[in-house]
Amino acid sequence: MSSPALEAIAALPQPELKSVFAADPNRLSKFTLTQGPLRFDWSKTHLTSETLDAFLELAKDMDFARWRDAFFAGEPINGSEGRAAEHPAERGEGNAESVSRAKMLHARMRALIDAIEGEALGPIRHILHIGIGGSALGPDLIVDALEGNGARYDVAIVSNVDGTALERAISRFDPEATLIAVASKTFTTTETMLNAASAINWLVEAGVEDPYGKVIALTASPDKAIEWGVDETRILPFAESVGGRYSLWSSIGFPAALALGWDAFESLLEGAAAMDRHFRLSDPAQNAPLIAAFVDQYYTRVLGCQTRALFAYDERLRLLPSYLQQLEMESNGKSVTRDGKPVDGPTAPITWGGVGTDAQHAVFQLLHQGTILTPVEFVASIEPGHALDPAHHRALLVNCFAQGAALMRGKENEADPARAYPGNRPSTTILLNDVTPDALGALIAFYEHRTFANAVLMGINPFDQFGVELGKEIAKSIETEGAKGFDPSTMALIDLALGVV
Ligand SMILES: O=P(O)(O)OC[C@H]1O[C@](O)(CO)[C@@H](O)[C@@H]1O
Repeated sequence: MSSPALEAIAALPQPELKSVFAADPNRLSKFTLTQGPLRFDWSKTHLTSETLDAFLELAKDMDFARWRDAFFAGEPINGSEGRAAEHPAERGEGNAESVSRAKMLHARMRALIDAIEGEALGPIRHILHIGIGGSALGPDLIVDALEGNGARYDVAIVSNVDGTALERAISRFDPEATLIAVASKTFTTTETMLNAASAINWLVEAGVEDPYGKVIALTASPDKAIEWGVDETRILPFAESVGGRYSLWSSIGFPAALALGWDAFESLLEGAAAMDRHFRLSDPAQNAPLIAAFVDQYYTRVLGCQTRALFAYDERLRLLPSYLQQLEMESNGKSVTRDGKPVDGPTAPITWGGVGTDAQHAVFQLLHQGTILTPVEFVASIEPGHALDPAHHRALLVNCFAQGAALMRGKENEADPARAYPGNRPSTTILLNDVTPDALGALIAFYEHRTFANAVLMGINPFDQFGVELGKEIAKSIETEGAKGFDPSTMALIDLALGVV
């Protein structure tokens, strides 16, 4: 850490979490914030009034307000790729022209959904959504979280190029009643195109009359989809300025809009739009994504924590950790600033996590007694996602709150150090009223803006992802040229295994 602002923050007194509430009777109200259906509680972190003020200064120094305005105005803030980052426009917020284009594309999506519901493509019961990364993780999260409210179709989201994934999905589907949604911003991603081709073969082999007639393309490259064989009327385009990992609000969200219904999809967008307005308009000291980014910066850049853990104490949000892994690590796992200079300290930590209470019986040992300090985030809902005995939800929430308290408090045991808990371990709690479409929209938009705020505070571009390209290039060269020219280890692996398949 060589930034003078961060060094100044590091020099501020660091409180012992055990005594923070005794030291400041107003701490809870100072470090909690309710925004729509979400309540954020940072009071069990090391944030103090002094560090908050210092971070507010850092935000000024890093021109946070100007970058935020440029982002919402649709300026090309993704400098390395020369384009804007316009996912808020999908929710109706931002540059007027982009908003009206997004609305027009949403209307097109809605019309196709109405046609499918009216059986224009025959009777459909199953949706096979094929995509990877941002073209899969978002829709998967939304459908999985909200399908309990009454999904009208059986949805399978297939991403892995490993044929086992596709085989498992299609084995439970009737080919005559399956709609295939091929989701790819570029419409060139190897995994997706191979899975899509195999899905078509499956329809052909099953004797489905017009296999391509069952395909919908969700893409920012409609020409490529046409070339591949999808009829123009079944292509749902979205704007190039919507990044892959930010695209669930666009036509990439099609399986969610179809399975959950248009009203639910719209309410997801509205929840996100409310968070957009909060992020854009509220004072920095009361701005949830920005404060969360301060906490992230404190642990990663000031204290050097290399990971952050997120536990969803709600089965409906079980896919949230893997969704956030892409959002946070693909956005902010960078080593250079916007100007291509080496960064002056660590950037994104490793995001990991799981669900409570399962994780308590697997990884919480390290969180309580291990040597690596890990800031923890709990996400829970006041309302349960089921109609079983309320004792289930009570036990879930009791455990969630107990873990936060235990991490903070710790417990001494002079007689037996193996049974002592150091405490002073930070956690944030995000409490939702319920896992409804609008609350989920607000939650995801909160994470997007927090990721952006972190990037601004570090001076990096969160909207490119060149780090994923080299592996793809090398895979292509192995496909075309085999083992030639590689190191002995890689050549031996290629010879041994690829000679067989
Ligand atoms: O939607 P596409 O173009 O198939 O890309 C899928 C994913 O691949 C990546 O480009 C990474 O390889 C992600 O950023 C993206 O979400």
